[in-house]
Amino acid sequence: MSGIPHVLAVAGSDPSGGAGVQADIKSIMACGGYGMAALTALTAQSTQGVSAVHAPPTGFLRQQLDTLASDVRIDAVKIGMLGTAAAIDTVSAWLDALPERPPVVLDPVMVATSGDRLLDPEAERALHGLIARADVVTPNLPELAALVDEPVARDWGVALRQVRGLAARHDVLVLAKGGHLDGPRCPDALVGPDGPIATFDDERIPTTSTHGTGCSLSSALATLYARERDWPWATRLARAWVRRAIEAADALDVGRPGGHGPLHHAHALWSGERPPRRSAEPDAWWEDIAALRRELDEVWFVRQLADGSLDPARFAAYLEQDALYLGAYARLLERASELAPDSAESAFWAEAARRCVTEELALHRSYLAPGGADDGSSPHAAAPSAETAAYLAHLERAAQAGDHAVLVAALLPCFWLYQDLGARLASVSREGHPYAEWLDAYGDPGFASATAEAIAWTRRAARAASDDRVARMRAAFETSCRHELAFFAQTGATTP
Ligand SMILES: Nc1ncnc2c1ncn2[C@@H]1O[C@H](COP(=O)(O)OP(=O)(O)O)[C@@H](O)[C@H]1O
Ligand SMILES: Cc1ncc(COP(=O)(O)OP(=O)(O)O)c(N)n1
Repeated sequence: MSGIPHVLAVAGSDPSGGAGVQADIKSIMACGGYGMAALTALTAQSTQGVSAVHAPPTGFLRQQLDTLASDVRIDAVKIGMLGTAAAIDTVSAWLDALPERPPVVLDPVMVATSGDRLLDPEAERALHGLIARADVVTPNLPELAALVDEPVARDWGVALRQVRGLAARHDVLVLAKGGHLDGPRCPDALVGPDGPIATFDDERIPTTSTHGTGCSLSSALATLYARERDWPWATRLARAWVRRAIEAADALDVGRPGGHGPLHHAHALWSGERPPRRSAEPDAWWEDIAALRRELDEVWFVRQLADGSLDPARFAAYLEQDALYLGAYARLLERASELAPDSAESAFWAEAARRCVTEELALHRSYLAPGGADDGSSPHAAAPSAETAAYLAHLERAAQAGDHAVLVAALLPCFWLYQDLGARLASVSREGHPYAEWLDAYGDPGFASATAEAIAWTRRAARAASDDRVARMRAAFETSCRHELAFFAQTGATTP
């Protein structure tokens, strides 16, 4: 493959260019794909509404699809307006006949923003057969309600329940879209049979230029999935791109007042930006653990540490475990230093190991045994908890494998999560706070710059690594993040 995915839109025509295949082709191109289109229907349509629909014979639709597939590789399919049950069945049969089915995003178009019907009411049942052949379905709230045969959801909780029912019924991913909710927020969620796998929550953009948002989002999603091969990531990128296209819509002046104008599909292209891409490792891993980071903020221990109400005995228990952890962590940093590919990086990990013992362990000592010996030993002889032992075992395994890139990825969360959390905790530090010295240490600019350097070395390792090794780095990073969460949660497992 050339790197430019071939994306086919199977959809109707909107001569005003805001929705339908016109929006699909613009979106596919803007998101870095080569756009193709097989027409299911012609509409007479403007920003004010739809005045007529003409559906060509389904035999002709099938001929378009077969002719194309016999020549061109298809990397993803976006399906939009189908109009009739016969067109739905035609597309289903064509998908079944393909030797290998490409990823399919189905936008089950039923009614336009203007309120005009774009699918025969009796065809709604036939849609279920096509949904079962799709990878992701993107109904808006009225479409979702029709598909689950319930009233239109007016709050997000009801929408999520409906979406999960649809996902479970057909074993597909369903993108719940909040565009039709009232209120200042515009949430979306990618939901599978077991519940949400990615959630998004942004402010609603105050505009009437929302004609074709669903078409544009689903085409962007198909294109970005064909490139990134990851549904949550493709959804994140597609949503971000659509939002900016809505924000930029006022630069266009299409249609008379009172209608719904189009999005500005070329907003980024015309300012010279490249199509949306997933950020490079390890930044992408960091974005992937956003939910875990939010969970960390909610851990009972962290909240009480921040507000100063934490029982000193519990803090001491945490410090004992942390001291044990840091003693071992310092040795693993030394191992990273030995494995580093050059002297500059080697010096960084060696210095990090030294600081771990002389500064961080010394701070523990000052809390646990004020005035005690400063000989680098662990300040307390507690036994490691199950959580501490599990975390260290994971790091030891990474070190023993002798793969420098995987080891530094496993070591990184201890820098990054602490620095990130520490920056927030430092902002609540004040004179008289019982844990001020602790909070200040993790908000220390020196620790922030060491964290930035650890990220940079890991980034360099990831750039040089094969896909397989990057996957192992990512797994090591994520596992360490889960251990970090368990480590914090252990002291707060039972609330007083
Ligand atoms: N006013 C708005 N501000 C921000 N995002 C919006 C707005 N309207 C729609 N969206 C987003 O556009 C996408 C399409 O949503 P929606 O309008 O519900 O679908 P449809 O166009 O199929 O009716 C979703 O990601 C939704 O969150
Ligand atoms: C030809 C055609 N296809 C689909 C739609 C509906 O577009 P959608 O993106 O769902 O956006 P709204 O128009 O509902 O905002 C259409 N109008 N025409």
